[in-house]
Amino acid sequence: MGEDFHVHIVVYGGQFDPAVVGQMPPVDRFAIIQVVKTSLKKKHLNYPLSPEQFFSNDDGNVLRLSPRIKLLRWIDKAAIIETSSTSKEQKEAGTLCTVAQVRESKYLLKLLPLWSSFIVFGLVLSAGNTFFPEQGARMISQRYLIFLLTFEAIIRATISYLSKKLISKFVPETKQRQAQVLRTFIGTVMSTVCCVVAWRVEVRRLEKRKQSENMSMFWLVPQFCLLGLMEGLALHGCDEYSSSHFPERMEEIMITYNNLMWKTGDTLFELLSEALGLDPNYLKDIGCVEEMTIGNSYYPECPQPELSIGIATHSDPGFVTVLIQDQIGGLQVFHEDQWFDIAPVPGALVVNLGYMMQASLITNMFVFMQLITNDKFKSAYHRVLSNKEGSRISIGSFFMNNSCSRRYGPIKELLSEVNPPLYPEITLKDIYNNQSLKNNELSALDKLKLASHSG
Ligand SMILES: O=C(O)CCC(=O)C(=O)O
Ligand SMILES: [Fe+2]
Repeated sequence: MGEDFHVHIVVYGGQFDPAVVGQMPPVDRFAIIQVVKTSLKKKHLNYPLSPEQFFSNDDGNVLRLSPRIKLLRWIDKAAIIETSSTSKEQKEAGTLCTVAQVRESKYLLKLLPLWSSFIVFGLVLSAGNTFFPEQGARMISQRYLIFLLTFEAIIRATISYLSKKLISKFVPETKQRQAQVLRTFIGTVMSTVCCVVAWRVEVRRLEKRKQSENMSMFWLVPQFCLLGLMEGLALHGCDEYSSSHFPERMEEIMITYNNLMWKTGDTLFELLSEALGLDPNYLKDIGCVEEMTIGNSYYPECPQPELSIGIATHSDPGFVTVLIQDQIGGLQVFHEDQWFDIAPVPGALVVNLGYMMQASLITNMFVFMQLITNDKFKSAYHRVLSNKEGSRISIGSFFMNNSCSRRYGPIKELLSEVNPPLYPEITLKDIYNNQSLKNNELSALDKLKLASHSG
């Protein structure tokens, strides 16, 4: 096992069995009410130090109450087992929720602000397509309505094109997602303004009608302008957001896949610990399996692959990446000055040891596998080539630890007189301040090596 890991990447045969989906407990969508009620009742409790004080913690000693949002932390208290009675009694009395229920509820609550703004946006959008033209048809010079609709379509297309272009041209790549979210947000705010303007115009139209007067259709220009603006800014973002958060049929499979990846991570880190001659729980205990992010990559078919790249040479953030890829191929690993294809094997997962960092929207996250194993495990440089055979999809599960102040250095048990530490102890913050690591330079880890070993 140890030997395999020196070859940078191993193929780990773990079948993803769709039948498992059927065995998963169904997600209780109404648990959120119970969870909020219970956590309000338990607001006075102190936050426990040990994961065992949480009910039905699905993974023993590792507590998974993500998403970790400070504002929602009080909700975690719904799963605290009180000492006054048994957990069974508390469950029956409806004063105890499971960790899984709390986690689900937090994910839903996190979406609420966006959902509510999408509802306003959706309503204004449908009113804009149905009610606004109806309004125009009841006003003077309604024959010009077609021009107003064309005007709105031009604004929508122009704003959509310009805002996308401006973001891709002037916003640094690492901030582009944030800029897209901001653009969508401004669009949803516009929809509220549009709603107010349309309401005022309609009130005025009805008042005039009472006095048997009619209004000119040109009163509708502001609301059509706003409609075009809000659609141009937010339609794309809302679509993208919805497709990544809402599809029901994908919900179950994603949860199952997520759970399978946690289990794979547990097994993997046990095996890696054993391969290092350590206690099977060693790597788990130092926080290697505390956080996992799933990232999907889509590589469109490219007519001239030799002129483009899929993903440039890099090494992954975090400790380990578990990757599932389709049958198209294109992933390559750098080993002994050569690029090797990692050919897709049906039903197999690719396990990649990480050590670098990557900019992400929320934070920069990275901890070193190579560093903590004192070079026993080498992280792998890899890239993905474009291809003209067809589009390719891969799903990566990145195991990492986001704690900024936690110190990581070579594992003491691996050190001896003949195997002295090659790296200093560092924190995430130190890594963040190191420019070459930030740039993901090929020799970046060498620069960290202690003076006696460099050069
Ligand atoms: O798509 C792949 O096969 C690899 C993706 C990858 O390297 C990454 O997301 O870090
Ligand atoms: Fe990667």
